[in-house]
Amino acid sequence: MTQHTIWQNVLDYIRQSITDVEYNTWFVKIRPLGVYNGVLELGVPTSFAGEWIKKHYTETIQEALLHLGAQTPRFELKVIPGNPVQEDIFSAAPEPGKSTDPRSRLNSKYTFENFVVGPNNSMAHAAAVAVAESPGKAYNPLFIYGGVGLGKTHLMHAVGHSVASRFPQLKIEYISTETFTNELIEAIQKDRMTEFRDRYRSVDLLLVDDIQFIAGKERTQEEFFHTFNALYEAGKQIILSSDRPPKDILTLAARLRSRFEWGLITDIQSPELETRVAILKMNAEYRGIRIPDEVFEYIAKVVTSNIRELEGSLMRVVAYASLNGVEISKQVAARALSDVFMAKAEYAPEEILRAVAEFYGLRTDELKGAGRRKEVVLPRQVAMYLIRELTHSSLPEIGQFFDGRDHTTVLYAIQKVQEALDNDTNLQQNLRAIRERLG
Ligand SMILES: Nc1ncnc2c1ncn2[C@@H]1O[C@H](COP(=O)(O)OP(=O)(O)OP(=O)(O)O)[C@@H](O)[C@H]1O
Repeated sequence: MTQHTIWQNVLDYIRQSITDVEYNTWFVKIRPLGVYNGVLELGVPTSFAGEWIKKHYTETIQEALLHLGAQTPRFELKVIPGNPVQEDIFSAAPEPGKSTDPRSRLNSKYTFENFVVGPNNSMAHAAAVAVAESPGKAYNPLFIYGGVGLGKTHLMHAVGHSVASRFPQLKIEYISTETFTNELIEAIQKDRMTEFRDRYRSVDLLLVDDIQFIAGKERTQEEFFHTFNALYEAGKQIILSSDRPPKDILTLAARLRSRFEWGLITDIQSPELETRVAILKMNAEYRGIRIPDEVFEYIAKVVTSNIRELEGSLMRVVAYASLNGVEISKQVAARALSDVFMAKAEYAPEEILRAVAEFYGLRTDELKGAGRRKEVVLPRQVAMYLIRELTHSSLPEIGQFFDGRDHTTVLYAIQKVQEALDNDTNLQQNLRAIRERLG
C-alpha cells in the first residue's frame, strides 16, 4: 500500500514541473511495485521507456523523493511487460465532464461509510442521510456550505452512491458549477441548447458543487434558474454545495437566492481534535496502513486547517517513514512534517486581491478602482486589511497599490474591518474562507 502513497505524492509533485504530454507519455504507465530498503521500485512497460525515463527524468523523480523527505532518494526501474493496470486506491477527485456515465463521476471513496460524523458536521450528515432515503421529499434543495476541504463534496457523493444503490432506476448527475458553465457556453456556441436542457432537466438527483462560482455569471444563473424550477416542480432532488451561505453569494439574482433558501441550509465547520483523530484512523484503515495511536494524535494536533491537509499529512508521514526505512513514530511524524509547518507563507498583494475578488464575485479592477458601490466598498476594505496582515507592505504602499489612494484611506479601511470583526461572525467566517483560499 505504501508504495502507492509515495508514488501518488511523487506524481503530484512532478506534474507541476512537466507538461501534460510528458506526463501522459511517460508517467501514467509507471506502476509502483514496492519499497525495499528505502529504494522505491517502479514498473515500466518496456525497456525503451525505462531507459528514456532514466535518462530524462532521474533528477525529477529524485527531487520529488527528496521533497517527500527521503534522506537519500533512490529508485529502480523494472520492466514489467504487459504492466497490468492496478486498482487505483487513490482514485483522484472525479473530473466532471470527462465521463459519459454520470455515476462514474462519483468518487468511490466518498461514501457514508467512509464519512466520520462529529459535532462539526452532524447536522449536514443527518440531512444528507434523510435526502438519500427519500430524494425529493425530505429537504429540497439541500444546501451544504462550509470552508475548503471540509467534506462538502464527500457528503454530496455519498448521497449519490446511496441513492444509486437504493433506487437504481433514478438518474443521477453530479456537476461542478464550472463545468455547468462551460457546457452551457459550448451548447450555446454549437447550437445544442435543447440537448443541454434535456440532459439537466431529466435527472432525478442533481448534485451541483461550488455553486458560489455562479456569482456574476448572468447567463448561467438564468439557465440554472430554469433547470432548478423544472426539477423542483417535478419533485426531483437538488443538492448544492458552496463555501458560503446563499445570502453571502453577492451578485446572485434574488430569485435564485430565494430558491436556494427554500429547502434546508446546513453548514460544516472545522472538525475538533477527536473528529480529526477519527478521520485519520479511518483513512489509515481504508488504505490498510497500521500506525500507532500517538501518531494520529500528533498529526491531528498540528494539522488543524482542513481535512484535505490532514489526509495529506498522514500520507506524507507514511511516505517519509517508508523511504527512510524507519518505523512510524511520533518523532518520525514530527520530522516528516517539520518543513511543511515551518514555512510561513508570504503572499503578493496581487494574489490577495485576486482571492478577495474571487470570493466576492468581483473583478480585481473593481476592487482597485474608484467605485463606491456598497458591494465593492467592504470587499475593498477587506482586501486592504488582508494585504496589511499578510504582506510586509506599508500603508502608503498599499494605498499606491489601490490606484494611488492616500495612506489614511487605507488606515481607515483597516480600522473599519478590525472594528467589524469584533462582533460580526459572518465577516470572521468570510475572512477565514479567503485565507484558506490563499492556502
Ligand atoms: N467527515 C469526514 N470523514 C472522512 N473524510 C472526510 C470527512 N470530511 C472530509 N473528508 C475528506 O477530506 C477530503 C476533502 O473533502 P471534500 O473534497 O469533500 O471537501 P470540500 O468541502 O468539498 O472542499 P472544497 O471546498 O475544496 O471543494 C476528502 O478526501 C474527503 O474524503
